[in-house]
Amino acid sequence: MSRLAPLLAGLAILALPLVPGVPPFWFTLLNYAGLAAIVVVGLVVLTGMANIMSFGQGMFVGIGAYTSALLTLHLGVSPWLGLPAALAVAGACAWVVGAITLRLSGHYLPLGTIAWNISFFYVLGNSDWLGRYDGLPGLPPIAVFGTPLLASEQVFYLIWGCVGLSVVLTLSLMRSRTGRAIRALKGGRVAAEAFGVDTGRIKIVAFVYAALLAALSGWLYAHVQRAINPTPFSLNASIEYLLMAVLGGAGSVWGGVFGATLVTLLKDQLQNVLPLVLGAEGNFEAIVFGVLFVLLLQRAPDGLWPLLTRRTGAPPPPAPVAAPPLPPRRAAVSGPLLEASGLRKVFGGLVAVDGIDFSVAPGEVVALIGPNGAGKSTTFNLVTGVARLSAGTVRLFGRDTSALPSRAVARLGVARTFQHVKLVGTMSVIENVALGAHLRGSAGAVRGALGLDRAEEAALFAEAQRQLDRVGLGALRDRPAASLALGQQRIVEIARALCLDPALLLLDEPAAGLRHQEKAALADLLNRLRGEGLGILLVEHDMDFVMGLADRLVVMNFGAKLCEGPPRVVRTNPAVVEAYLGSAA
Ligand SMILES: Nc1ncnc2c1ncn2[C@@H]1O[C@H](COP(=O)(O)OP(=O)(O)OP(=O)(O)O)[C@@H](O)[C@H]1O
Repeated sequence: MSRLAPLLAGLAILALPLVPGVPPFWFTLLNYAGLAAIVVVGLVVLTGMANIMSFGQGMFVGIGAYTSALLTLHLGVSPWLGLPAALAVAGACAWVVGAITLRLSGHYLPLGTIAWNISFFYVLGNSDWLGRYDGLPGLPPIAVFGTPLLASEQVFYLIWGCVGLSVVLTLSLMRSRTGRAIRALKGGRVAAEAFGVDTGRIKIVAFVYAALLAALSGWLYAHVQRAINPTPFSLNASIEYLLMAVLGGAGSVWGGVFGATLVTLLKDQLQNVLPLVLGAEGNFEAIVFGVLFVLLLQRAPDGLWPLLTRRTGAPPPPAPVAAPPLPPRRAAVSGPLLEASGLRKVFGGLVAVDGIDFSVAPGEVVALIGPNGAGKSTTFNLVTGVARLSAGTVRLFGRDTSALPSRAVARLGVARTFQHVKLVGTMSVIENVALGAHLRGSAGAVRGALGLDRAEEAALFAEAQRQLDRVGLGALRDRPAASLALGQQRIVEIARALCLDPALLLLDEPAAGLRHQEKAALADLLNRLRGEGLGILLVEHDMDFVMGLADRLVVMNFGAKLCEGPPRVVRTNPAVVEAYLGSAA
């Protein structure tokens, strides 16, 4: 399906009122679909992009609806003034709820959102000032140029205009620096933090954004229905929003709109048809949806939209454009880049790293080698702030960084790759690389959503392209990262690390999975980087690669340092030959 398809579908919907004889009920139904679509677009950001499963969107719809309802009823203000209030209250509540709940992980996070939604429902139902379960009737309609929008056909354009606005803002946000940081959460917290993303904060940004869209839908609902009660904001409604997102395709904004429309229309049709087929009244559509959901999860876990359009749903990366180079981050460093002294890490009863000392100077390649389980990757994690030290000190660029989190270490000019590649498979290669330049940009969510970040984005992507070309993978820029061979993914990680403009580069098994020529090209690149004054610390099992490249080797065994020295000395050390090289040969 072409990229024009969503546009054509949108135009078809907008042209509907011009078709004579369309029953008003169809507008009512499409209005409900549009109201749901706005919420689901936010849920796509939260669930599909940020990997945060929320069963609580109904609550934010309700907060938007009740805020505007109370203001318009009690203060007599226009619904248009109710809108900013609804957004402000929902945004503030989402910030507080998010700050508390997003600390939870695994199953506890969705359970937390369920708890919030249930509590909210009972607060609404038991509060006199909120009308208890009867709710608040008599809300004023939204008026445009003095004309109140009362009929379904009249609010149709307003609702679908808001759907369009939500889609445009969300696509723009997802393409931006903040959007990349949100989508990077899918690759795991550790990789995102390693490039300076404050993952705790970015999760809250995604949570608040989804809540704002939910509140917009709630505001529209309140003044279109002109009466509200707790039922449309219950846990059931939240589950239905999630069903719409998953059914349409939680990884795609258009999938969310499609899912919301499909479920709303299907639900209505099933409510008509099922009693005729089964000969009884009842909530049978819930059973049909349950079965459909299970089948879908088995057959099309990414939802129907990618199945229909053969697209991943991720926004395409921008086309290459010329942009001035980013200013360098690196200041000239004298003295050692890294000084590790007495590093120790204990996991329960296991001493993984036991009193290791070493250093890396500018323009030096130091290799950590040793048998499997010797503690090399753990040492990397200690140096980069991913793991907390049990004892010892890490000094980077002369500063004690032992207690710094990894995003602060990245900010100092330390970039790394991972033993187990941590790219976002659904993101294009160039977007993954551009994440490495996160700290070299400054645009936030608002600038991103409004598209006011284009010049900065062009510069970040030009830098990402430069680094991709440097490692020889420039031609693969638009491919989804997951479609690359593992060896190529490792090289993409190096390009991402170089995008940070580091002074110290840590490479965890960079040559694993590379062919002979690719290893030679990698060695050539690392030699050039050394020539530029970069310090490189690498963990590698390929001894030919290491011996030909490293200035100094640090050999580890059972967490402790076995010996240290230039390759020719280490190679002939009897203890090293016995513990590692002998068996590796
Ligand atoms: N998070 C953790 N919890 C418990 N034990 C851990 C953890 N991480 C590493 N270990 C243990 O610490 C020891 C050192 O592991 P590490 O991954 O650092 O070794 P390595 O030298 O990098 O090995 P390899 O070459 O196989 O990657 C191993 O025994 C490992 O099982």
